[in-house]
Amino acid sequence: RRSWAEPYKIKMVEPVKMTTRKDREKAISEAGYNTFLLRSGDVYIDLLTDSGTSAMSDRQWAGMMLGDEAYAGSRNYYNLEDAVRQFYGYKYLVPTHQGRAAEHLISKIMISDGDVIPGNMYFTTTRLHQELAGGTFADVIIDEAHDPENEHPFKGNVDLQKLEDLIKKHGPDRMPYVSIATAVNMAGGQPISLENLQQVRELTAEYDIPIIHDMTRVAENAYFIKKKEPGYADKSVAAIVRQICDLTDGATMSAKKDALVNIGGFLAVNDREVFEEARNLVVVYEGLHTYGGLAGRDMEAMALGIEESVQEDHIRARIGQVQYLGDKLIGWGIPVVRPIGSHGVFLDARKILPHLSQDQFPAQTLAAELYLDAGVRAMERGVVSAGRNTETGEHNYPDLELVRLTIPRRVYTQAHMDVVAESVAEVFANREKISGLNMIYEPKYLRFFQARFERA
Ligand SMILES: CC1=C(O)/C(=C\N=C(/Cc2ccccc2)C(=O)O)C(COP(=O)(O)O)=CN1
Repeated sequence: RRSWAEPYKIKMVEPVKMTTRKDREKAISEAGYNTFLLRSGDVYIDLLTDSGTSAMSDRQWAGMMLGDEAYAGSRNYYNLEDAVRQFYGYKYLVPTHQGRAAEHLISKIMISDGDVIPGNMYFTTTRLHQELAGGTFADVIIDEAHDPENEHPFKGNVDLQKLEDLIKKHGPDRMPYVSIATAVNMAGGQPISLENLQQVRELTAEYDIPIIHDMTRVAENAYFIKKKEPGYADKSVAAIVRQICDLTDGATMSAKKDALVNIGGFLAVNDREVFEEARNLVVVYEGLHTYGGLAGRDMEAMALGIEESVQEDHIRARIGQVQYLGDKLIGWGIPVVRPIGSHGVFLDARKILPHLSQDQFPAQTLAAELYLDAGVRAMERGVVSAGRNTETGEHNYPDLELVRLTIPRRVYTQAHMDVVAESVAEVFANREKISGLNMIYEPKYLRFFQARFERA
């Protein structure tokens, strides 16, 4: 098998600083051992998130010069509407500044006090907006998704029995929609199969319950279907993306991921009434309905990013780079979530630091130690991210206590991946010496963004 390289060449570079261990000790303690509070200038390889951090193409940058900054009716809005209709098939578009804004609108419109919203594992902003609208999230993902070592190829699948039991327990009237995420982020970027999505569609259709699709990483999910689901090897990623979307009634999108922009998102629905209410609400919270908090140039870049996101060479290289890092760590016996997911490699902090209880924040600790070793920034995806139970006030203790090495699209080279792998291996070799953290500041909402810690 011959080697292959990225399907692009670099036209512009952004120099990054190599820091010293001493610099990093100072930086991480000033950041309260929270990688979100580090300055990017103190980070060498930034794997905090794939959100908004991807490199745009020359066509997208050219598109930025075509921004029609009219207040109303911008050309770029109509180009974006065309792209959403062509590639995703949804009828009506409401642009928003990013994904959580779309989650805010759809939750406000479709959720009433006491409703239950089933979904394939929680996502932090999605669940919060469901709760703020008076709803309660209910996890219906298959049990395998909560086991980091289980090699189920489609861990994003819905457990149809769990879903049906919930429908029977609460009744369809208390279920405004089922929330289906493609390439489930908190499970480790794990795809849902088309077969399972079709079964979810059949079940919900019996009770006339709509499906709202969190399509933030839909192209990556489509790639896994093409590679792993029988019968799709000869289908294009673009065709599989359409097939996924056509099984749902609407979608929230953070275009900052798959759609390759630094800011942008949208709500797209097929129901005229939901659209009219969203179009009305968007002017209250985001901006006029033809820009939704974005500049015209951002919408142009998003329309072009949507088109690029489903190109075979691009998505193969993108997933290939994540697999490359994952395979390297697996080869060195480092515990990671398997199968390797779509947008990053998830370190199993519970297995790497078994001597730390979740009350000592193992994932938070591991992310800080990784930064200290060589300036690689990762994200905590464990008990800190899981937040507190709204009833008991106790920590939610998730089975998955992970550190996410999230790979931005078209930014880093294979050499960067090698440096990251060696840094993880170095921390892993010294894991017994790692002690835990105490949380010394805890904000009310989405605490992981701003919480501060000190060494226990
Ligand atoms: C599946 C999915 C996402 O992954 C997503 C954002 N992800 C992010 C950004 C983030 C958000 C919250 C906590 C930590 C990091 C990621 O680092 O993974 C959003 C919100 O989109 P938004 O950030 O544009 O508002 C909706 N759905």
